[in-house]
Amino acid sequence: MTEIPTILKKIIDKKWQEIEERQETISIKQLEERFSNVESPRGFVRAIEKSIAQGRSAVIAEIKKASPSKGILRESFDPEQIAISYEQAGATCLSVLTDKDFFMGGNDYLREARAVTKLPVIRKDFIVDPYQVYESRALGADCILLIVAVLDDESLVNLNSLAHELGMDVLVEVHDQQELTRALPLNNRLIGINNRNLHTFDVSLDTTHQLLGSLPQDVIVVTESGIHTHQDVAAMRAHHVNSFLVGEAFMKADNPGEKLSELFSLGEQ
Ligand SMILES: O=P(O)(O)OC[C@@H](O)[C@@H](O)c1c[nH]c2ccccc12
Repeated sequence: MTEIPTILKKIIDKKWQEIEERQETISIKQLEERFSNVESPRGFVRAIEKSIAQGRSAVIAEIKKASPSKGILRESFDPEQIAISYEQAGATCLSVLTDKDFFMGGNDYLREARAVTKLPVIRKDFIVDPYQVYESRALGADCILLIVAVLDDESLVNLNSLAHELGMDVLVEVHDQQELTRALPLNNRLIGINNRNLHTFDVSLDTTHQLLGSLPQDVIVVTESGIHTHQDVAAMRAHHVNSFLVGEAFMKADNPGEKLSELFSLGEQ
């Protein structure tokens, strides 16, 4: 983890506080008791594999109201309506921001979005402690995000194993060669390459292109952030990157689902 007091550091400091507070309200044991009340995970990786096998782009369509770099992205924010419009436009999965303090997200948004579609959902948050993995499962998340930049090797391995034990998939996110080298020993099927540098917020799609050569054949690459145009999509597909995590471009559009159709032309499945 970085020593530099970037926004990322601020987010993580706040996250530890949040975890402490939540643990005082609901214990891990109580979270486990909730597992039986939520549907079993929907197979996030499986859905992506299926789309790719059909020769389609696998779009993980994101539901986020705001971001620290861009502020409020969408004033009229109805997670259920957005989720439905994404599903109709042919999204493969949903991504829901659950961080309150920096992204104006919430756990309820994940529950609501998941309840109105059949799509697998990734919980988008800053996961640093096992408590949050239990919480994710209790919420009904099908997949969690693990950001290599904020985890040491031991936590990365432990959180990854715990998520799998609880039946969820994991999207491990990297931004550079060094992080990728730490992610590969996990042997996960999915690796996310974030085109946004979480320390500076600079976005460059070259990040994905540069790291591609270091990935084994059997890994499915998800290119994350900064996808806005047909050309962006085409340039990725030309390099056999067929999985996309897109937020801002959809959130800023009047109709997020329509924007998805326009960028990816997937049609209703
Ligand atoms: O809105 P964009 O540029 O399309 O990016 C989506 C997604 O990649 C981004 O929200 C994201 C990627 N990794 C994260 C980690 C935490 C919070 C957010 C993210």
